[in-house]
Amino acid sequence: MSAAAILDLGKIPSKVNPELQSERDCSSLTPYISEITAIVDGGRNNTEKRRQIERILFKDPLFRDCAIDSVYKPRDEMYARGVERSVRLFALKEEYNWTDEEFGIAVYVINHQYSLGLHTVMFIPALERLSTEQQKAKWLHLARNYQIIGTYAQTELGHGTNLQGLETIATYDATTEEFILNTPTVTSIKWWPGALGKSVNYAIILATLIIDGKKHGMHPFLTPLRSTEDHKPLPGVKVGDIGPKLTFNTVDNGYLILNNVRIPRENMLMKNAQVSREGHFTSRGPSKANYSAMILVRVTIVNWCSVILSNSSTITVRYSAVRRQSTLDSSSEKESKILDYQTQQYKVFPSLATAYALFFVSKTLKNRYLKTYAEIMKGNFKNLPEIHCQSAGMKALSAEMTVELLEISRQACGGHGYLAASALGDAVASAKALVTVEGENTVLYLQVARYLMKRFAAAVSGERLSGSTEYLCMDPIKYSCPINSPGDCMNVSLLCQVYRFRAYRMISKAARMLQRDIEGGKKQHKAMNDNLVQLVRAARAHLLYCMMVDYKESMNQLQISVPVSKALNNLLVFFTVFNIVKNAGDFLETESIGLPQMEWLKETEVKMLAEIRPDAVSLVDAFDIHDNTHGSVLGCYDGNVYERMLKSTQNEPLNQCDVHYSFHQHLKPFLQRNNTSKL
Ligand SMILES: CC(C)(COP(=O)(O)OP(=O)(O)OC[C@H]1O[C@@H](n2cnc3c(N)ncnc32)[C@H](O)[C@@H]1OP(=O)(O)O)[C@@H](O)C(=O)NCCC(=O)NCCSC(=O)/C=C/CC(=O)O
Ligand SMILES: Cc1cc2nc3c(=O)[nH]c(=O)nc-3n(C[C@H](O)[C@H](O)[C@H](O)COP(=O)(O)OP(=O)(O)OC[C@H]3O[C@@H](n4cnc5c(N)ncnc54)[C@H](O)[C@@H]3O)c2cc1C
Repeated sequence: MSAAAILDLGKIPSKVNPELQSERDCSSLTPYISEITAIVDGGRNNTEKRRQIERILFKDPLFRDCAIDSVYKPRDEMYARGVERSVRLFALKEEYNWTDEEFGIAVYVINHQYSLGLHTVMFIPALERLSTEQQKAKWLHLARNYQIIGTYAQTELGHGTNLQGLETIATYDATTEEFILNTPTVTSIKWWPGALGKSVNYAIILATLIIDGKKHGMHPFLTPLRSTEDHKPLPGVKVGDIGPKLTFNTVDNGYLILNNVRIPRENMLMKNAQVSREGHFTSRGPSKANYSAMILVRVTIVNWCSVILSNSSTITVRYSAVRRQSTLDSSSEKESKILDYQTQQYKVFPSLATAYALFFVSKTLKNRYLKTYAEIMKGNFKNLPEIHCQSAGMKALSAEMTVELLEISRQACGGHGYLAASALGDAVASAKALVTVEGENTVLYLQVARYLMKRFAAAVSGERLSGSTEYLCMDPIKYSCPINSPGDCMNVSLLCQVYRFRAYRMISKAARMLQRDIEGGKKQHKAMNDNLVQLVRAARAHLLYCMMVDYKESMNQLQISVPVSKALNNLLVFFTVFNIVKNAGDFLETESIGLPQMEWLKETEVKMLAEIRPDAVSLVDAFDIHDNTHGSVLGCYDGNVYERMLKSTQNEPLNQCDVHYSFHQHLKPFLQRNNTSKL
C-alpha cells in the first residue's frame, strides 16, 4: 500500500509485518508461548479469564483507546472520561460478578486510566484494616456497593513523610460524643489524596487525636465531605483539585480544608485504638498498626512495576525487531534490525529480564504479606517489622529500577520514543510517581536500614535470626568467593552467595561507621545523619540480595518444559549478572568478588544478550498484552509500526483542517503587513 493510500484511508495492513513474523518463525520458544503466558497469569484458566475481561472492556469504545486518548484532551474532559470509565468499570464488576482479583485485572487491562482508583486501592483496604467488626458491618458494604465513594487523606501540604508531624487535629467533645476536625494551619491542609478534588463524598482522614488537651497520636476518621444529595461540600469543608501533574491527569488529586467539621464518635476507625463515650483512650496492638494500609499498597506497587515493564518491553522489543537502521555488515544489501546491535540489546533486555524478575518477586512478596496479614488479624504482630521492611524496601527498589529502565527503553526507540503515541513518555512519567507515592523511596530505604541495624546488633549479641536477615549471623572470615571459573557465572546459587556477602559487608560497614561516630562522642541522631548515604547503600544491597533469592526460589518451584526453563533461566542468569556488573564498585570494594571474576561476569553478561536475542519477541509475546492496553503505535502485535504512526496523526486536533484558524488570526496579517505579499 502506498503512503498516500494509507494516509487517505487510515488503513493498517491486515498482515503481520514480515519482520516480526520472521522473529516468531525462528524462535524455538514460539510453540511454548502459551505455557509462559499461563505462568504469568497464574494458570491457563486465568489467562482465559483475563482475555474474557479484555473482550468485555474493549468492545466498549470508552475503554478502547484509554491508554492514549488523554493526550489529545483538555484536563476537564480527561477527568470526566476518567469518571465515566470508573462508573462503567464498577457497573461491569457488578454485572459480571467480578472478584476483587478480577477487578484488579480489569484495572491493568485499561492501564489504570480511570479516576476513582483510590476508592478500591486504599479506601476499602483501609476500612478493612482499621475498622472494628461493628464498623465494618456498617461501612464496608456501602463502600463495596459504591453507595459511598472514598479516599485516603493522609498527606498534608507540610508533611507527607513524617506522619508524626501531621497537623490535622481531631478533638474529642465528650458532651456531644463527637470529634471536631480542623486543619488549623496552611501546612495542615490535606494535599494529594486521589479522587478527593471533585469525586469522593467520604474520606478516611488521618489526624492527631486530642482528648482534654492531650495528644494521642495519628488515627483514622471516616468523614463525610460532600452531600449525598447534591455533591456540594458539607458545612466546614473546602475542597478542590490541586492542578495538573506530570501524568495521572484523569485523577483529581485534591486539597482539603476542614473548619470545625463534626463527626460522630463512631466514625473514628477503632480497630487499633478506642475512645469511649466519656473520652477514655485505650490502644491495642503496636503504635504503628494504623500504618497497615500502606503496607498492602507497597506490595501491590511491586507487581505494578512488573506490569509496567512488561508493557514497555513489549513495545521496545517489537519495535527493535521491526526497525532497521544502518548496517552491521557493509556487504549486506539490507540494513540491520536495531535489535541485532549488542548495545540495543543492552538497552532493551534489562527491562525484559526485570519485568520477569519483578513478576516472580512480587508474587512471593504478596504471599508473604497475606500470611503475615492473617497472623496480624489474629492479634499476632511478631512478623510486622519484617513485612514492613520487605514491603517498603521492595517497593522502593522496584520503583527505582522501573524508572531507570523505562527511560532507557524510551531512548531505545530513538526519536519515535519521544512521540506521545509511543506511550513510552507517559509510562516514564507515570512510573516516576511510584518513587514518591506510598512512602518516598529514600525514606523507605532508611526504614529498611533502621531494621537492618537492629537485626545486625542482635546478631552480634548472639541472637539467632530468622527471615530475610538470617544471614547476618554469618561468620565473614569463612567467606571465599564461590566463583572459580567463567562457567560459575551461570550458577545463580553461587551468585546469590556473592550478593549475600556484599550485603553483609555493606551492612556491617554501616553499623561500624555508626558505632565509630557514637563512640567518638556524636549524639545518636547526628551519627545517623552523618551515615545516611551508607545506610541507604546497605539497604539496597540487602534488598537486591533478597530479590535474587526470591526470584531464584520461585523459579525453582516451577514445573515447566525444557525450552521454557531454558529461556526463563537465561533471563534469570542475565538479571543476576547484570545487577552485579551494574554495582561492580560495591562488589569489588566489599571483596565479594575479585577482578578476574568481574571480567568473567562482564563476558557472561554479553554472552547472555546473544542467548536471549532469538527468543526476545516470543518472551514479550508471552506477556500477551492487548494492543489497547499498552496503547503504543510502536509495539502492536502486528508490527505495522509506520502505518500506525501515520494513522495516529488523524487523532491530532491540528490535523482536522487544512488551514488552521491561527493562520487567519495571526500569520496571515503578519505576512501581509506591508501589502508586499504578492510575490
Ligand atoms: C517514614 C515513616 C515510616 C516514619 O514513621 P514515624 O512514625 O515518624 O517513624 P518512627 O521512626 O517513629 O517509627 C519507626 C518505627 O515504626 C515502624 N513502622 C513504620 N512504618 C510501619 C508500618 N507501615 N507498619 C509497621 N511498622 C511500621 C518501623 O519499623 C519502626 O519500628 P521500630 O520498632 O524500629 O521503632 C512513616 O512516617 C511513613 O511510612 N511515611 C511515608 C508516608 C506514606 O507512605 N504515605 C502514603 C500516603 S497514601 C499515598 O501515597 C497514595 C498514593 C496513591 C496510590 O498509591 O495510587
Ligand atoms: C501521584 C501521587 C498520588 C498521591 N496520592 C496520595 C493519596 O491518595 N493520599 C495521600 O495521603 N497522599 C498521597 N500522595 C502523597 C505521597 O504519599 C507523598 O508525596 C509521599 O509520601 C512523600 O511525602 P512528601 O511529598 O512530603 O515528600 P518529603 O517527605 O517532603 O520528601 C522530600 C525529600 O525529602 C527527603 N526526606 C524527607 N524526610 C526525610 C528523612 N526523614 N530522612 C531523609 N530524607 C528525608 C526525601 O527523601 C525527599 O528527597 C500522593 C503523591 C503523588 C505524587
